Amino acid sequence: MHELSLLAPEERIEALCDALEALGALSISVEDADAQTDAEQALFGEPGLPPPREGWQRSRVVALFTAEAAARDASLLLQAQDFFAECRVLAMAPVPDEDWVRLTQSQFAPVEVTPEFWIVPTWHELPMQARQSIRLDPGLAFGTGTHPTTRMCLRWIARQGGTGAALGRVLDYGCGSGILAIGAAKCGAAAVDAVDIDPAAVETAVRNAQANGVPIAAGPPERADGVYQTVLANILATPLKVLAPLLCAHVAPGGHLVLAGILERQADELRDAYAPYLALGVADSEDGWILMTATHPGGA
Ligand SMILES: C[S@@+](CC[C@H](N)C(=O)[O-])C[C@H]1O[C@@H](n2cnc3c(N)ncnc32)[C@H](O)[C@@H]1O
Repeated sequence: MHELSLLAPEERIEALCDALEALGALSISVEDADAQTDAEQALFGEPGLPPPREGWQRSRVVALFTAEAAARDASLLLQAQDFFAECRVLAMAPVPDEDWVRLTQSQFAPVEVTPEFWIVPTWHELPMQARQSIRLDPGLAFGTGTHPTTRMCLRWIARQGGTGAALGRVLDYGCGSGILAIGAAKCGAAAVDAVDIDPAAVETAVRNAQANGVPIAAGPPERADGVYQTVLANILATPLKVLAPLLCAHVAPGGHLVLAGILERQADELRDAYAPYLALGVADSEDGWILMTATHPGGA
């Protein structure tokens, strides 16, 4: 493998990436050329929404080619194009052969939810103190337990399950890998429905549930049916606001709504969006993310 690194202004990134793809690049990444310096620029966007910008004012574009000759040809061809005028070749270098599977695996260690409840990749031994665990391999679907939003939901599930207060029938709305659904099933849920708009996530959730030996019923969002004692949704603030009436309608009298994917500064807008249905409060926080929960006022 050979890597070609280029410097490009924001307005040239799209043309450059299109050209690199046409020239056979296996992968292309765009980074802030000023990362880790005083000139570094923050660029935030929510998944599902168009990116706020194509890239940074000074972007480093790195393309991977199968061989040195392909990288060199691409470099020469690009330099002959008009749009390349404000761009520059930074470097061309071989990429050392690595055991990528091992390297990827080494980045995923067991994750502690509570001292007794762990998420453990299948290639790892269970930690001695783990009395309860979710065995999970990182796949394409979100939800390996390494993100604070997932961990906060699992902590809530473990706490709720541990108090003897029944999780009851559970809905995991936006299940990703199925990690919350599996956690709920392991913490005593009576039955678990897991839904996601992404069919690949649904497939992954089914596989992960089987691997953990717990029954969950997974499918598209229309599969959510009736009311649940516990409704979990770790998505993001914008879709959570849109989903407010739908999610609240699924909460049984006396039941719980648990929302994650919300930044601290978004607490008020979420509270306002849910106020017509349920009163949300902040129940947990980690690394700038918050967990918001509400209890349905009905029931015993
Ligand atoms: C941040 S991931 C959470 C995954 C997992 N539940 C967890 O806690 O780690 C959000 C998931 O919600 C799904 N999603 C996003 N918008 C949705 C919607 N409107 N309805 C259902 N699922 C949605 C995404 O496909 C994604 O798998």
